Amino acid sequence: MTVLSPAQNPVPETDSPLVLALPKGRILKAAAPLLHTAGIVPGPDFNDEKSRLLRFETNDPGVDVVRVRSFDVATFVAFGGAQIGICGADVLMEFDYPEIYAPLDLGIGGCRISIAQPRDRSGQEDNPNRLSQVRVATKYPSITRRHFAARGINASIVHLHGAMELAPVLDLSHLIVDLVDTGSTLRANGLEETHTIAHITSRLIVNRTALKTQPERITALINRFRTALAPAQTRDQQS
Ligand SMILES: Nc1ncnc2c1ncn2[C@@H]1O[C@H](COP(=O)(O)OP(=O)(O)OP(=O)(O)O)[C@@H](O)[C@H]1O
Ligand SMILES: O=P(O)(O)OC[C@H]1O[C@H](OP(=O)(O)OP(=O)(O)O)[C@H](O)[C@@H]1O
Repeated sequence: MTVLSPAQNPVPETDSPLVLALPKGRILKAAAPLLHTAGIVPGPDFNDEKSRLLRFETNDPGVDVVRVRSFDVATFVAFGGAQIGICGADVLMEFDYPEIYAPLDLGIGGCRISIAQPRDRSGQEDNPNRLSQVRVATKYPSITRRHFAARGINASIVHLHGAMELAPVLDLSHLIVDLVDTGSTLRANGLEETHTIAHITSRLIVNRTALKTQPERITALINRFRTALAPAQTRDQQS
């Protein structure tokens, strides 16, 4: 199997609408007011849950939106299929695509990526903090490997796509690396957070090649988001 890298993909056309990749799920809900303030209004099908369409025109003939899985936003932008997107910093850290430039922190989707372990392990002999080799369940294999390798620990990864909190309870792993916000999912499943790897928010991201080939159009779109953010950031600074 050949896995293509973004650098092998053709340079995008310059006369077609820009494609903005939006993640399904919680970030899309949080981003909706921002999109509205930035003057991007997708067509009526966008909010129709029964619609099978994935690409939508907007009120701006120069911008279409596509709705993809949150993990795939970075890949669509890195390959240049979408020139701009909205994506969690967790996803950017995981893929670490050199083709992506992230000019704006949108201040939404706040959470942290953390290590957690069963609450009752801290005083035990199999306390994962004392092991030189740990098994870690996560949907972030690269972040996890990098984190432990930097500390001289060889982490074996159990790659899951959800319900990570079950893994230590059912003996798939010693630890998990996952997103934590309120901590209620950890608590409900008998786990405790032992280390924060990074604080996460969502970012506006752009394809670097597209920014070079279409600087006016892309910079104008980035500036619409920057302006849309300005009142919220001014409010935050005043409170
Ligand atoms: N509990 C949370 N609180 C705040 N932000 C979160 C939380 N969980 C995830 N996020 C942010 O939202 C992004 C998308 O998470 P979400 O749970 O909507 O999708 P997902 O379950 O990862 O995606 P998919 O359904 O495609 O697998 C994450 O990449 C992260 O940046
Ligand atoms: O600290 P909390 O506020 O409890 O939030 C953390 C939970 O949120 C995310 O899961 P999500 O709800 O997205 O479900 P999924 O990833 O398992 O689909 C994350 O994977 C945690 O399970």
